[in-house]
Amino acid sequence: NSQDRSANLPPAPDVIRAASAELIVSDLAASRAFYVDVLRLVVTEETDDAIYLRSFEEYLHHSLVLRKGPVPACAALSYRVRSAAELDVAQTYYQALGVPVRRLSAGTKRGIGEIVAIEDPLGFPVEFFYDAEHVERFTQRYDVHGAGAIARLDHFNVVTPDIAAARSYYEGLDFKVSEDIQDSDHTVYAAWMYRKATVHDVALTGGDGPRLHHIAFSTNERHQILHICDQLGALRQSDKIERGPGRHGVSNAFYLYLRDPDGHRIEIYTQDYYTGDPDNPVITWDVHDNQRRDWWGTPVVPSWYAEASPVLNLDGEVADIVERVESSEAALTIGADGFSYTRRDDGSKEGVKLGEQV
Ligand SMILES: O=C1C=CC(S(=O)(=O)O)=CC1(O)O
Ligand SMILES: [Fe+2]
Repeated sequence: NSQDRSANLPPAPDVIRAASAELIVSDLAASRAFYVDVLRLVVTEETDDAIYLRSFEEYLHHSLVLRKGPVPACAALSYRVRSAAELDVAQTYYQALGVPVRRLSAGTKRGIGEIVAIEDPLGFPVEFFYDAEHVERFTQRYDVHGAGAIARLDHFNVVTPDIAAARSYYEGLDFKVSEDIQDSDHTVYAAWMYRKATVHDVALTGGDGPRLHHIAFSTNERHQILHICDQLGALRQSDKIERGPGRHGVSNAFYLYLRDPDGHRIEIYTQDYYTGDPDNPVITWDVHDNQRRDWWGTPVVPSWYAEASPVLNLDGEVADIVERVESSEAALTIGADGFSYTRRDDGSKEGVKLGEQV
């Protein structure tokens, strides 16, 4: 089991937070129009083939790299570790795990120091870094924020076939579970895990993977999310809105899911909760509870379950997909009236609210 396995492993790196991501995009100008003109992320630096963006509270060089390439995909999910010394720990740990590991010298990625780049046991391209160029923190630059100000990168959501194995891997990195979704047979459909004291740095979504489900940025207030919706309406780009706005059951966050010009999913998210005490209670949701993914019972659109971005390996090739063996949440709850409930045992017609069409 994971205790036995971890007993024979060297120490794991001390991860502080999900810090940045790199997405391959087919049209840099179109992506720039979405992430800069609409979402108002700050351009730290840009070259002919890449744009380095940051959210307003970020003082490290970037929160997101958009890199021009032929196949839209996720090229890296980057975690910051607590010190430069943790890079040696990471290199030793992942070499012991027997996965591909590369040590990249400082400056290989603009604004970032040395990087330990791996293909993690779930098949994702993950980077660990500490040193990074400090740039102006725009926390109080209200002169440039705009009404939809995005404060920080909050989490990665990854699609992976075996949630129990993924949970065990992340527990090996001392991530804790805040919430999960199970059925009465204890099949796990999704789990949320954290290092920073919020609901998650990484969400594990059961499905064929490795694929990136989304990257989430947080705002400080709900009205900023509503402004982004109104702004997209005014730009006649409401088709960028895939799901929401709404209130999550899991995490309690107010949410909006957008699809960028290449179909990469971006969540804008606010008001989850503090998880920093050692005895933070885990919340387990029933996969048939119709308020688990939307607290108001609004249906989850099928594309939200079905679609996700491919990921690249360390050689820049698209990673092979492994099919999920256990049952699919979408198959259980989409269009399956009567299999979901709003009130579990009150004898009323157990089912979803009137008008559910999916
Ligand atoms: O960040 C998240 C928090 C909650 C949810 S859910 O749809 O409420 O399960 C999805 C999510 O993983 O994007
Ligand atoms: Fe999310």
